[in-house]
Amino acid sequence: MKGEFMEEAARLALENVQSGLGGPFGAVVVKDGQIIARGTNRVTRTNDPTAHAEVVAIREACRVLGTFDLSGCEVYTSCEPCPMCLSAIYWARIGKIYYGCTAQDAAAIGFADQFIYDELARPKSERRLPLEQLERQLCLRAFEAWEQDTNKIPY
Ligand SMILES: Nc1nc2[nH]cnc2c(=O)[nH]1
Repeated sequence: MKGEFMEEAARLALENVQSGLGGPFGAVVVKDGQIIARGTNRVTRTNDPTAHAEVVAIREACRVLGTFDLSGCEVYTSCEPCPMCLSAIYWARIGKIYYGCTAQDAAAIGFADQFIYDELARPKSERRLPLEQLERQLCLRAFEAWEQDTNKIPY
């Protein structure tokens, strides 16, 4: 089973390159031993830098199941998730990740996956991307409103 799910992720990745639709990445979301969603990288095709294979598969799984909570699901991805996809997987509450290539393999063909992991491991002040805090009190108003909202849907 596991091997077959990874074979499908790898097949999607290769097909995506051969069809010229995007980067060499494919992913599937599995629930109860069945593939419920597939994703391939669509960054260049859709002008969406967040359209990584894993994010595309998560969006599709959420659409199919009608929920933002993918507890009980697993993801099989042809390459170790980048930090954005890893975060999306955490946010979706997916329980396990199976991956094929590593972030270093992706770096070797020009993708920034490992660079971003390295950035995040540095103190904020030493990162390539500057972060500057502004207007905390002003922005906290929305958080206070959220805390008091009795109709909110927590996630
Ligand atoms: N895992 C993964 N890494 C990437 N790096 C650039 N695009 C992707 C993608 O779609 N998936």
